[in-house]
Amino acid sequence: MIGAHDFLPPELLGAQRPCLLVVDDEPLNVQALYTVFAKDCQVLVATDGESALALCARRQPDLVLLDIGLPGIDGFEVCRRLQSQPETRGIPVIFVTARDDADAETQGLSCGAVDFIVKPIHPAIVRARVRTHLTLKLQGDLLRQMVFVDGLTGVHNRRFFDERLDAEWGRALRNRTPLSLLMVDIDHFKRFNDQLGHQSGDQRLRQVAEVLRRCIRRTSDVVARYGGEEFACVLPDSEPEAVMLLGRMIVERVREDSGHLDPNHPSTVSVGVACKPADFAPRDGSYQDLLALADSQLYAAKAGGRNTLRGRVMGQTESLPLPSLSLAGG
Ligand SMILES: Nc1nc2c(ncn2[C@@H]2O[C@H](COP(=O)(O)OP(=O)(O)OP(=O)(O)O)[C@@H](O)[C@H]2O)c(=O)[nH]1
Repeated sequence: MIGAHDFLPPELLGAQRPCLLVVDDEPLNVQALYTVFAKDCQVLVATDGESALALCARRQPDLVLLDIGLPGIDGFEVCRRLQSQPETRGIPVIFVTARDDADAETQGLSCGAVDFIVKPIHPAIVRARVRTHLTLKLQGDLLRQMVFVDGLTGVHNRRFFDERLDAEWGRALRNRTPLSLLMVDIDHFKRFNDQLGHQSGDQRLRQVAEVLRRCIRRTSDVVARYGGEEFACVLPDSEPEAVMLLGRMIVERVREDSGHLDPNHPSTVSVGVACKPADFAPRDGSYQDLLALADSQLYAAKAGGRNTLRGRVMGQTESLPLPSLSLAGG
């Protein structure tokens, strides 16, 4: 018997088996593909194009085996729509179809499919082709992980943050929506490291990252390690009052959680908040100005005694009011 590790290189396999989506309205075809892959992959099934799209958006399979003739929208259209959405664009599609003409194959490949298989299927050939494309997909995922994720804390890294801030700034100007930044810096971290050692310092960095991940949960938000003991968060579509509340919650939660984990050595953070208002004109500043404002607010929080936050809106001189503890859930 061939095991999952014989199907794909073990270094590409995470805790879960790769996920395949089979899209076909003919139960016998679904059964045939299910039998080929059930042992090595988690196999999802959709019998029409609309539910295939919904499943892809929700479950993000690693590969789609897609019939062309389907009830409702056809396979070509499904493939096109998958390609048009950023969150599903990276899912490879293989057409598995009874159409064996060059036109269909040309159309399928030009819609963005990575391969084209004609039914009736030959199990060993389908397995080999799926293995090739799953390997490429999982290698790509791993590479993205290495390029954009901070190895110590598991949140995004500075490179990812810079790219997303640039993109979100452009989007917020075009759509005339607010955009906010949070800079979060652990207080007296040098002292913590000196007293308890670098390994404890690393552990504390992971704990703070975890608090940020739990507090900042919208899919459009970005939590990143900006440098040493400093984190930065991009919050699209967020009003200043809500971001100040979030900042306050982070200050409280870090102190409480770190105190729980090590009552003798709780940590605190200082937070700088900067907001671009919805009606901000492009000529009035850049995302570098937003970053500089968040940084200056972080500096003000440090100067104000640490374990606190400061915030300002671009183009305004007065500071944002500090939200009360009860509102922040502390
Ligand atoms: N353990 C650990 N420490 C780090 C890491 N990156 C940076 N640091 C430490 O973080 C400390 C930052 O010190 P400072 O910049 O002086 O700031 P601070 O002591 O936190 O003081 P304030 O920010 O003013 O409250 C330094 O001792 C760095 O060595 C890391 O990846 N792991």
